[in-house]
Amino acid sequence: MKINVVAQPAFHLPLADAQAVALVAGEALLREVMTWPKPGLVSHIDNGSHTDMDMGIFLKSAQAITPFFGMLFLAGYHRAGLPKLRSIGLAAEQAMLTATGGINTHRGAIWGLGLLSAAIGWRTSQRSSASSCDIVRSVWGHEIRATPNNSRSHGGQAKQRYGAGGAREEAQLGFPIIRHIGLPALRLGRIMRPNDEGAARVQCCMALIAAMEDTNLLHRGGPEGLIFARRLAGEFLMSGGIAAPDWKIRAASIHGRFTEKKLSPGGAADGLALCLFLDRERSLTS
Ligand SMILES: CC(C)(COP(=O)(O)OP(=O)(O)OC[C@H]1O[C@@H](n2cnc3c(N)ncnc32)[C@H](O)[C@@H]1O)[C@@H](O)C(=O)NCCC(=O)NCCS
Ligand SMILES: Nc1ncnc2c1ncn2[C@@H]1O[C@H](COP(=O)(O)OP(=O)(O)OP(=O)(O)O)[C@@H](O)[C@H]1O
Repeated sequence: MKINVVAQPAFHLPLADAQAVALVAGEALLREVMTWPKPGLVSHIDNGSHTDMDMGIFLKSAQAITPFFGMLFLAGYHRAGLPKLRSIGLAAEQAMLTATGGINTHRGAIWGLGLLSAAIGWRTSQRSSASSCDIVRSVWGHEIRATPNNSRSHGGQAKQRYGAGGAREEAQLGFPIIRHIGLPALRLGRIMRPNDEGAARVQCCMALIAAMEDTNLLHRGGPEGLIFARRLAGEFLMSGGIAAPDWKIRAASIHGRFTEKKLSPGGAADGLALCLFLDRERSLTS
């Protein structure tokens, strides 16, 4: 049988856009880990509260998962439902675990950056002007809400024990803390210290810690750990944040206090990467 190729519907693959989104997501992950001092978190300077990971592992992990953000963009472009996004997200998690020898470096980041990449794909094909955060809420929010809680994950256990919404709730609501707290803090930080992008990223990270119900903090330190972390980050911001002349000494001291207590605000670290991604999203597609 002869196929009339011209009569076949074209299957459009916007590969250049997918590549651009993947690169911006990958860069956001690199900038996040290259930020110091982030309380209790891994960076190029030290490993904070972590004994099982260092920056080298984060770099390997970021490299392994970056292509998946392009795939998620394409899935969103073709209006995939959550089950399809989930299968790509789980494949990305598997690539992360292979690259790190089984260590969870970027599960939360795959989730947040993955949904936002899919949303930018959806926006491109639908010629929508909505923000990627609103698209995640309106297109996949119901499906996210209907997904059963994972009682084996640390976040799932924090939800069961303390009722914390965690990464899933943040996504289903359209990332309110990222949009309304993290991103403005990053941009204010740039005004406070125009020549110090690293300082602006610390300001953003502290604002996220002060505002979030971070399930990593709940898992490692219980409600006391979460309250302690939010208080210290809040005090840092209330006494001038990075505008204060001694901001770096104070942030490093907070980093030390988190490390002594083995607290790690992984949700805020992921949130910083999401803010860095959203900060550049308008340069991608609209
Ligand atoms: C929803 C996810 C993050 C699992 O969440 P859960 O709370 O059950 O597990 P876990 O403790 O392993 O991971 C939570 C991650 O979220 C981050 N986090 C913690 N608290 C918060 C918060 N308040 N807000 C945002 N992120 C947070 C942490 O860094 C942590 O890494 C996700 O891994 C998942 O379900 N993946 C399945 C694949 C999928 O559906 N993908 C879809 C598109 S990529
Ligand atoms: N720079 C960073 N330093 C530490 N954690 C980070 C960083 N960036 C992101 N994270 C997030 O923190 C999570 C890892 O934190 P943690 O090791 O506490 O989680 P866990 O694997 O659930 O638990 P545990 O190691 O306590 O058994 C990762 O899922 C990742 O999303």
